[in-house]
Amino acid sequence: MTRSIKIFGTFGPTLHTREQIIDMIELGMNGIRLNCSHVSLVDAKEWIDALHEAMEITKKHVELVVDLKGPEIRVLHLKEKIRILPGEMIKIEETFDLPALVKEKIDYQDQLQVDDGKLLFEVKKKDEEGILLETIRGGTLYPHKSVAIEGKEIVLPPLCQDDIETIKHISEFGVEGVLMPFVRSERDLIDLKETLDRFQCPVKIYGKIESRQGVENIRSLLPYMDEVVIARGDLGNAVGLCSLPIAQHEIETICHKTNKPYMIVTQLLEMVSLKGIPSRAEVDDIFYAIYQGASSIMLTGEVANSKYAKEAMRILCEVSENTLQYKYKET
Ligand SMILES: Nc1ncnc2c1ncn2[C@@H]1O[C@H](COP(=O)(O)OP(=O)(O)O)[C@@H](O)[C@H]1O
Ligand SMILES: C=C(OP(=O)(O)O)C(=O)O
Repeated sequence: MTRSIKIFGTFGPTLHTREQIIDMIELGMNGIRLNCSHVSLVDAKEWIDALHEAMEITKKHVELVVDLKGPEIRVLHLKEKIRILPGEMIKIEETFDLPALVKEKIDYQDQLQVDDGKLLFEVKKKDEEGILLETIRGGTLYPHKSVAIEGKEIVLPPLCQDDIETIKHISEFGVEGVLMPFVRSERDLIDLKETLDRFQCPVKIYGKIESRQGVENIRSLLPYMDEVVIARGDLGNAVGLCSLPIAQHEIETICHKTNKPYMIVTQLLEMVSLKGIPSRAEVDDIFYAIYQGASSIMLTGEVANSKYAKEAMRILCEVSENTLQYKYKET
């Protein structure tokens, strides 16, 4: 049993300056993720320099991890956020675009989940003129958001060309871990390991479990990863929100039995982003995550893009500390 927990933040518009990073380190953040779906490692050089300066000033170490693009499917050709209202009709390639394979696979009446299902569209027409969607659940759509077709699996190679570029620069930027998105089979992780070895990058491998296949194959995947990431955003899309707690519990149980470290991520403190205070359910979620044995926990949008970024980290660190003190006083 570990008596400490790794607390990760995510780089983004509200977490990248030296001062912002120092604030987070002082609150207790000891890991940070760069999501390469939004920015390349090379383009994030200033942010990473700021991280190294912050470590130097605070004399504290922060583990830098990169989250690869992997086979994840995202919204294309959207430069700025847009507001989409329920009932609004959207023509693909006009308002935004989708990867070719998604356009090929999507059919009449399919449900298209965007941004982990925050926005939902139904296909009303697909013909030689294009694809027409009706907005079922509207909201603000930001660039590069995740896309999934309910009930359909779209198979892409595990690493894209941008991922190879990222891996080439890992050593030069002091990256210590790589998050592999949408791990489905051992082959995905073997490919990643071979690529890391080819560029002599002895980094930790974090496998993100965020598909049905990932959950089904979890036992055979474990030997190929150092830590499991229970990526509840996309996993919630894949298994359905009402089954997400069961999927999380299944993964946790296997990790406990095999002594495999695991991280819990996504919407830990979503209400803090919206209102500045957490819900009771959120602080409970963090307590149980840590009490039951998560080795790491990660904030995403709550710190990457929120006016309450510091508050979110403060709450996460305080609940974590309280939980660890309680847990080890008991034993
Ligand atoms: N490098 C970045 N540049 C701009 N915005 C970012 C960056 N990284 C993250 N964000 C923003 O922070 C939020 C949460 O980050 P993350 O969880 O990594 O993304 P996502 O939910 O799209 O997978 C998103 O709103 C995203 O737009
Ligand atoms: C952390 C997750 O991945 P991403 O930020 O790439 O959507 C997730 O799906 O929970």
